[in-house]
Amino acid sequence: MAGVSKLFRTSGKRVKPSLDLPEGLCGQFSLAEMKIATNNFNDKLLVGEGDFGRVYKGSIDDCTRIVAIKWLKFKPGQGLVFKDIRIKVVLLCQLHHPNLVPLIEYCIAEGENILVFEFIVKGNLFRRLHYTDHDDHDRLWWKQRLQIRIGVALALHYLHIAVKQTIIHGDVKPADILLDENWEFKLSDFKSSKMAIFGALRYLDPKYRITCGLTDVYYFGVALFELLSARKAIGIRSLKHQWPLASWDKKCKREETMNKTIDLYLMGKIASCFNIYVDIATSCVQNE
Ligand SMILES: Nc1ncnc2c1ncn2[C@@H]1O[C@H](COP(=O)(O)OP(=O)(O)OP(=O)(O)O)[C@@H](O)[C@H]1O
Repeated sequence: MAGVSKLFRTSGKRVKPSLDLPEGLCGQFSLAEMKIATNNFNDKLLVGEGDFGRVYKGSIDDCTRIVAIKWLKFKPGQGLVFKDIRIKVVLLCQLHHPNLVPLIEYCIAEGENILVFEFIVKGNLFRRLHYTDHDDHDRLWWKQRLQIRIGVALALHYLHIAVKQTIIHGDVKPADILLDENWEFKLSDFKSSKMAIFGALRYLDPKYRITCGLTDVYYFGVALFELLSARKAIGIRSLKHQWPLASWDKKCKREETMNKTIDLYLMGKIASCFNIYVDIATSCVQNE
């Protein structure tokens, strides 16, 4: 397991905010503090890497708090502008929902953009579904999968409806679904509208190209199928036989062979809600 670096606020003084945010909305770390927290962005503390940067495990507040430090790195063409990161920080720090990973502070300094989130200890759902060994202890029971499904739906409902500005998460996929020590799930950081189009293409709603609108609903449906089948969204057989998981499951549904698609570990263990689950997942990936 990656070690944790320590961050001590020696002066006790807060850094002058570089974003023009409403008073008291969100605090800011200096780059020096971030370097201490991550032992100078040490690879040993690297937790994961996405299209938009790297996530490190660090420690703040005299080593009393472990955090996930997301060091944003943008490739040419991804075009993050200052306004984007400001919008993102403003939105993130106003979100309060048990199924969303909370932003703690940010750091924008010397050309670097860093977001500091609560650290979610049990890792992401993608890893849990596809890379666990065959130890039953690590497997997700059906009830846990139902809870995850409900949690994702509640988090999306909150983002879509319950906050002032509707927020499209833009990348609802198992790698963004994190599990905490109580097996509760939290949806990680959304992509801002500018970033959303760079979300994982295999989860991208085909309608997007036509309507230029992203729908989290389609992503949610694909994630539900992945949760049910423990198969990756794109088949892992030869290229010739690859097809999107959602279409494949739609085909199975049509042919009433859905039970052949489920994770072998769940065989004989699904006590309730199977039909409703499949109906919801299928509705989410409808073309109309
Ligand atoms: N708050 C967190 N706590 C613990 N681990 C996290 C946290 N946030 C992210 N991670 C881990 O870091 C990995 C990389 O996260 P990140 O959000 O940068 O990329 P991604 O969503 O996996 O990929 P992409 O951004 O390309 O869609 C995640 O898969 C997750 O395992």
